[in-house]
Amino acid sequence: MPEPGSTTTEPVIALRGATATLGARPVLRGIDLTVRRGEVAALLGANGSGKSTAVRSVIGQVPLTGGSIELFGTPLRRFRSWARIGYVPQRTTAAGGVPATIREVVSSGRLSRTKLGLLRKADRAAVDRAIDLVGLADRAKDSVNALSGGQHQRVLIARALAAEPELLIMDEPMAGVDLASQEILAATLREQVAAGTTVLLVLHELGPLEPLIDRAIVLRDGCVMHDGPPPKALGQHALPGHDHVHPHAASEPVRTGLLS
Ligand SMILES: Nc1ncnc2c1ncn2[C@@H]1O[C@H](COP(=O)(O)OP(=O)(O)OP(=O)(O)O)[C@@H](O)[C@H]1O
Repeated sequence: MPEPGSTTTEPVIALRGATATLGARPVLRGIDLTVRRGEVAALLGANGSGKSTAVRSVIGQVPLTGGSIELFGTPLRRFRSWARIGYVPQRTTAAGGVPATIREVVSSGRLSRTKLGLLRKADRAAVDRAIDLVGLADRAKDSVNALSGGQHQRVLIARALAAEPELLIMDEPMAGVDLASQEILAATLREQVAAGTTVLLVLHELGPLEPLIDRAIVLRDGCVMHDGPPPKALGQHALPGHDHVHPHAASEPVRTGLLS
């Protein structure tokens, strides 16, 4: 949550000239990207344009070969406050073959906030709140092995929310999620954004999240080709198969997200 008196311009994520290579392939080729406190930024682009690699570099899973990353003003190599960040990876399941309940999986997301892994009353309340936010309160004791793909995704998002992160990074949170679940996730995100959470999302299309998004950053071949307000048409052009955007007309209203 924003500190009292903090400005909305404080960079939470700052990538400068970021380059990364996977195998022999240059995947990020000089990315500049700043996400400021309270912003909701969507990372768009065709398959293979480098979106997942960019967010994985932000959380330290992919090392940079050049350039720099700062999180909350601290160089990534010195950053230790991982409880401030909630990360929802791309297309994994919450189950992993392990018998666990929804509450147990979501509780694991709270451990970073605890001492010695002991969940106190406030921690249990945060876990319950996260489960409630994604609309699974009545299923909390159910095994995650019995959930649909969309429900898994909701559990993973609740797991990220349980730590009450200031920055939420989600890699295609709507992938494989039906429309009803998408609406629930959009409502969940709306609450987080209203509470001041900064959000970086990888998306293929804006869909139900469109009204929440302040900025769209479009990648192509590991480079930023658009960084600005998401024009309406971008929703279509972010669909698989579209790897280009049209410059938006000057007459288009600037979308400011939640408050517009
Ligand atoms: N482990 C790896 N080794 C080598 N190349 C990889 C590896 N992982 C990804 N790549 C390549 O890096 C490029 C960028 O991949 P990335 O997953 O970041 O793209 P993306 O924009 O997230 O794509 P998608 O929309 O399909 O999820 C792709 O060409 C991909 O084939």
